[in-house]
Amino acid sequence: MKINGRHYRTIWRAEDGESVEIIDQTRLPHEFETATLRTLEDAGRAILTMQVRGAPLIGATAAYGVCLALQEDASDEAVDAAIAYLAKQRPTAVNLRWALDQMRKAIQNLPREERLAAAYKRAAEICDEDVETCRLIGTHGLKIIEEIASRKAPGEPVNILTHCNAGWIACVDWGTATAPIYMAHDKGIPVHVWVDETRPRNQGAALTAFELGAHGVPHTIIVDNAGGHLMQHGKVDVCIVGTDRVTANGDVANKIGTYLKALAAKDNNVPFYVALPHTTIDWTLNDGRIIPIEERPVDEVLKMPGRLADGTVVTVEIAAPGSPAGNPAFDVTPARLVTGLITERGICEATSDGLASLYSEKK
Ligand SMILES: CSC[C@@H](O)[C@@H](O)C(=O)COP(=O)(O)O
Repeated sequence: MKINGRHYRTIWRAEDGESVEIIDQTRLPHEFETATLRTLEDAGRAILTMQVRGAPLIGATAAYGVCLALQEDASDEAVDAAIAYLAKQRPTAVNLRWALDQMRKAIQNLPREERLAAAYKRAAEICDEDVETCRLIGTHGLKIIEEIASRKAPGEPVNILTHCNAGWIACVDWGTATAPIYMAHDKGIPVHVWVDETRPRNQGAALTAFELGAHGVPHTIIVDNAGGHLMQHGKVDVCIVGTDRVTANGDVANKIGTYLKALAAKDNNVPFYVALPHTTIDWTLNDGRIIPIEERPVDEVLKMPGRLADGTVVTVEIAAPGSPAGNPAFDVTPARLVTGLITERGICEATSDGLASLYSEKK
């Protein structure tokens, strides 16, 4: 997608052919900066500190992290250690495990001297595949928006609520939940997005609003607790969110607070869709309650970064001094609250049969 007229992906191999460039998401929305990853540890730190975040992008970064590790040492032992190190950086997004499995398969039977080139090739393919997958999610999800638009008066916008950031900066390009929105907007369908701020890290206010704004999509940032009220008053036509892991029975792990939005949507007959690539499906689990939920540092709850009037970016304390805090980063929305899953192969019910209808090879 474009920033100031220039097309960017969120991650790419640097011109030196060795290091990897990312958009540093910890600097957004106040500064648009790229950062260079030169070592395995750089890649691990970028994932842990959320310089890169969002399930597909975590996977893509881990893939390049394996390449960076191979530059140092292409032995079996080093590959195993690098994969184990990267896998533990964030536990909920299953795309991380998927990408590392792909990298292992791409190099494990090769002689050491061929591994680095094969790894860079597979990492680049993972990125390209993610772009195409998200584009296809967009084409399928677009039909939902078009159908709602067809029931509206001319010029009246389709109001979409989203949570967290499942946009292009959470993927390699396009995004999952945002891809149908960008396509609808580009087609001239009036859309308006309610952007949940998404405490504690404010991915909605900082990232989703940033990228929608950069693309000219009308949007409004709301506090996390406003969604239910807006739904009660008929101001939300559809919810579309992303996900970090969908179990084989259709349960959905996503950013903390997603579950409450799904409950409010159910109570108000607002359709609640989840957009995802196949890399987010965990075929090994049949119950969302056993998905590992990341606990993040409590400082994310107790402090907040922001920009002062003079442009300086600072972090301030916002809580009663000395009070303890908790920070579960994800929750699980049971499949029964999900209207449908929007995938690169089409839209299906959030059930085992629904997923099997699209991915029969996984049966
Ligand atoms: C297309 S990304 C989907 C999810 O990864 C996204 O909704 C989300 O919850 C991201 O969480 P984050 O903790 O910011 O990595």
